[in-house]
Amino acid sequence: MSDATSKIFTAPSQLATNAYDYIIVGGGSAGCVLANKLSSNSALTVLLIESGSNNAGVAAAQIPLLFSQLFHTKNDWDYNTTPQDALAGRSLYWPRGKILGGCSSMNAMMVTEGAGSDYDQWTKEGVTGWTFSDLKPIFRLLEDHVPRDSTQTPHSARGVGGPRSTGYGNLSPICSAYLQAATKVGIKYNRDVNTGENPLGGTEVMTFVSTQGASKGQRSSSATAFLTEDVLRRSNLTVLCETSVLRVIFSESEGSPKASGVEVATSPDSETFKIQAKREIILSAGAINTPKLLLLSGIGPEEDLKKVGVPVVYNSAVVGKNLLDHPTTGSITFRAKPGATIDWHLSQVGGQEAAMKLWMETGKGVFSSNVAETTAFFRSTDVKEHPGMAGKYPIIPVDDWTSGPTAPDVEVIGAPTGFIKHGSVPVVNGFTLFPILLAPQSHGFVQLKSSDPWAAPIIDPKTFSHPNDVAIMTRALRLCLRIARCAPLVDQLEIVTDVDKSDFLWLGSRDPDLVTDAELKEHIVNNAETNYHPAGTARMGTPDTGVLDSHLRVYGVRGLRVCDASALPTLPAGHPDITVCGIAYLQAERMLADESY
Ligand SMILES: Cc1cc2nc3c(=O)[nH]c(=O)nc-3n(C[C@H](O)[C@H](O)[C@H](O)COP(=O)(O)OP(=O)(O)OC[C@H]3O[C@@H](n4cnc5c(N)ncnc54)[C@H](O)[C@@H]3O)c2cc1C
Repeated sequence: MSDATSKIFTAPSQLATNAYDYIIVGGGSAGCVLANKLSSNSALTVLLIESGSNNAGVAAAQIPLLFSQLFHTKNDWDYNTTPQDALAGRSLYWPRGKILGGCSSMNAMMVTEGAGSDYDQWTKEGVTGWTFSDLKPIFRLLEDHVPRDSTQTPHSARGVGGPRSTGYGNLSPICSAYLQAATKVGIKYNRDVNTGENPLGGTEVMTFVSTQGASKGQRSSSATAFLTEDVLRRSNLTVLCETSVLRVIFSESEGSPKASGVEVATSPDSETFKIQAKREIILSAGAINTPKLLLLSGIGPEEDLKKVGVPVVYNSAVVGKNLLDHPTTGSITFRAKPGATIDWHLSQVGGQEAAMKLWMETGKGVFSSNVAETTAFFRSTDVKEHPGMAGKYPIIPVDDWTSGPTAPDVEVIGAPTGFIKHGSVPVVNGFTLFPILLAPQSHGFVQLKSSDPWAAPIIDPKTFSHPNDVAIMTRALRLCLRIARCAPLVDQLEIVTDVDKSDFLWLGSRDPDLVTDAELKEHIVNNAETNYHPAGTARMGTPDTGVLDSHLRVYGVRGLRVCDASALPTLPAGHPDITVCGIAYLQAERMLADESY
């Protein structure tokens, strides 16, 4: 263990003091950024508390291809939703990172900023200071970009020298074939969807995978980027892992209640400790655990708090409401021709060993794959020319809920492997199309089940409960079936025709002209899952609509902020890691520049 990582403590009894200027709760995407930035001022003492373990040495958090091996392990909160009415009563598995780096240590490493209008629309809701022009320069500061080659965006248009590596990892030929096939149904190729101006089109996925230096081929998470050895050596920064914050403590004083400390413990049976915050507490525990902590601390809808016997500190009607997510319809799986996919290569004798050797020596090859190697962003309203059965199934009408004319409402990942039920179903030689809804109207909630801080909360996302969400994805599914029948992708697939509905190849086997809308909807009901982007549960807004003001301060109390995916009023049309990190970075800059901010 190096000097720096030995500074990561694993029990509150090991701490030298029990008072810090800032206490950050949760060392995930946002928490690691905040810890880095705030402790860059040596006059401030900062404590970062994380429930999970140190990320160092966790292979599945390091090797891109293996991210789903973290699911259902001790590094996963392993949440489940309530039975979903619109999905035949199925409960959905919701993985969440419980490890330094949080979800950025377990995610699929896709870098997508969404459309500029996704951020700009927040101003209409009374949220100021978070437009795309505020955040775009921060996104560039965060990244250290390495283009794949001269056909990719030049260095100058992206960020260079920032803490988080962005670049292009493994690209399987079958995924390139997918992007070419997508152009045949009108989805243009876009070499860089991360400019804010034009996020539409098919593209090789930019990833948070390092492509140079000693860490080449490895995941670049918020922990590896922001809690480097140099940062961990700072005497004013303390990182406490394997310790959970149970609630925020408020002091009785004049005016509104003041958040003065946190109660922590390492397990349900262990002793509890109180740690004092001299300035502020910042909750960065993620979109499920942040509202849970607010509720456990007495901030939330009065009626809900009373039901579970939590004394009310501030009656805030919106805490835990507005649970947003980007759901997927579930995979469309195809059988590929031998040799075309990652799982075929790994299934060959000696295949795994050879691939691992390549990855260790060069950082390249299939172990550097983030699975989601290519993707296509489009607007369902642009899909006008593909009715089913020569017009018998006309294009379903949909409402446009996007933030503006360049914002997509659908994304379809093309992956060179099977990815069924979160990667838990073994597939040999599978190719996956993975459709994701980016502008969902179905909103749910997070609520306490009991006042026990160790109990999982109630998570009810109401996935696909809004008919427009189903209509958009029914269109998207038919389009996916068409793409799969276009060259050159179709040449790499073995499309079967006679499989049973219970077979995972069934939907892919259906002819886009003959499959009925009812069958497409049935696929959604039986296969929809989360695409892992919960947000909005402690959203910024006005005192009526939000939990937080535009400075991320919790309404009704003092000394308490929230900075993580919960704070987003709506989800940008992409994958939220970079957005969350950008918000944390800018928030910390503002706090460092102005003490009264
Ligand atoms: C499987 C998966 C794939 C994804 N793929 C992508 C992708 O490819 N690209 C992308 O941009 N986004 C992706 N996401 C989403 C993205 O990673 C998250 O939106 C983002 O990381 C959320 O950041 P956060 O800071 O809000 O929360 P998190 O990163 O979840 O951090 C919260 C941290 O708080 C800790 N914590 C919680 N409760 C407590 C407590 N009581 N006390 C102490 N610590 C606590 C947690 O253990 C965790 O470390 C994915 C997510 C998952 C799960």
